Amino acid sequence: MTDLPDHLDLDESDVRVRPGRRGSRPRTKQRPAHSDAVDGFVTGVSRGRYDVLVPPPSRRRRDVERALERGEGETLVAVTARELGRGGVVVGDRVRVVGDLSGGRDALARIVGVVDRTSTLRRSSEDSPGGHERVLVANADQLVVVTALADPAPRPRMVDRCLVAAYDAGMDVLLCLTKADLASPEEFLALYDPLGVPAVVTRREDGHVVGVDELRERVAGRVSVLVGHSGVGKSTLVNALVPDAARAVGHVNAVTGRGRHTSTNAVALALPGGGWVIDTPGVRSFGLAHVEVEDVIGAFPDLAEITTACLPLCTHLPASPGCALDAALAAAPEGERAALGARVDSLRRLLLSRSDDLEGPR
Ligand SMILES: Nc1nc2c(ncn2[C@@H]2O[C@H](COP(=O)(O)OP(=O)(O)OP(=O)(O)O)[C@@H](O)[C@H]2O)c(=O)[nH]1
Repeated sequence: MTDLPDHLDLDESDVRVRPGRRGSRPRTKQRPAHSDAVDGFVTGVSRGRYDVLVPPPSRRRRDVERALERGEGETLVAVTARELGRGGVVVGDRVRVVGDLSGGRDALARIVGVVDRTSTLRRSSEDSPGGHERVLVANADQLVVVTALADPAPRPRMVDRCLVAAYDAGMDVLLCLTKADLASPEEFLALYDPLGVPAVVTRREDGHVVGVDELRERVAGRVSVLVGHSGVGKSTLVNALVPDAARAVGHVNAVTGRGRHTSTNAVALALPGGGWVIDTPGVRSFGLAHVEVEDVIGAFPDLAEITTACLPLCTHLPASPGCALDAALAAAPEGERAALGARVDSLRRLLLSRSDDLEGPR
């Protein structure tokens, strides 16, 4: 009689997960149980079912990265192995899947592992400061904050909060100011100039949206999360960037978000030239109670350097006694004081938007 190796009897219930801040990586008692697992990219999550893009069979061993970056392959429906827990897999996650990979109507694949994340965009639950937080999107490298210059009026406070969330996640930020045909962008741009945040300005002209080309260049080949209030023109931009987005997500119209306004489920849409935009229909801002002061200051290396001279518990806010930022301002040469002052003010504005959350429910 031939002795079969034990590992052939293993399945995903044998996966051992080691959780951690930077995601979880599956540990199997004996790895060969999932030697047939293929790499995938999570594009959507709904009621415990995950849309997972897997490369075409010919590219599952080689060239996987390129296929997933370009959105090539087939989107499967998958569930997660029990050990991965609830909420353990989010849009943007790189996963390993096994099971029925045929993609047929009733086919169900199974996610057995999550690859270490390069970034996690998180939000605290807004009614429990300092409490529960959850990951919204994994592995994104850019947060595109979409805000209208008029109709609806811009909300710097919301933009500030998005910036803090992005810095916490280690993501780049891009401001996208829409509806410049209704109001000038100058004032708003000046507000963010000291922070060095890049901005793209779009406007409607003769029925077309001008400025989308620059946005397209800035999202090309990257994984960008789009966030913005209802009515700012986010859908218009997503439509321009991903012309067949509605088709790609089937019967649910992820572009307009119609019928899913109360949902905060993110949806990843492949850009025609490579890269992804992740639309976040119900996400308008971020609970920031989980964010550490250092994570915000870390995004401003010049100011971070100055704050090394502060007392250990310095909040760096305006009334903070002996804050080295104030000393640096007082000592700054006349010609540099205004620019440094603007930058310090901007940083303090961001720190304030975070400390608001620590004080109690809003
Ligand atoms: N004047 C002007 N109107 C615009 C511009 N971009 C979009 N709009 C209009 O603004 C309105 C809202 O645009 P949407 O793209 O639906 O905005 P949204 O942010 O996706 O809003 P929801 O669908 O409610 O989430 C629509 O009537 C658009 O035609 C622009 O650049 N200028």
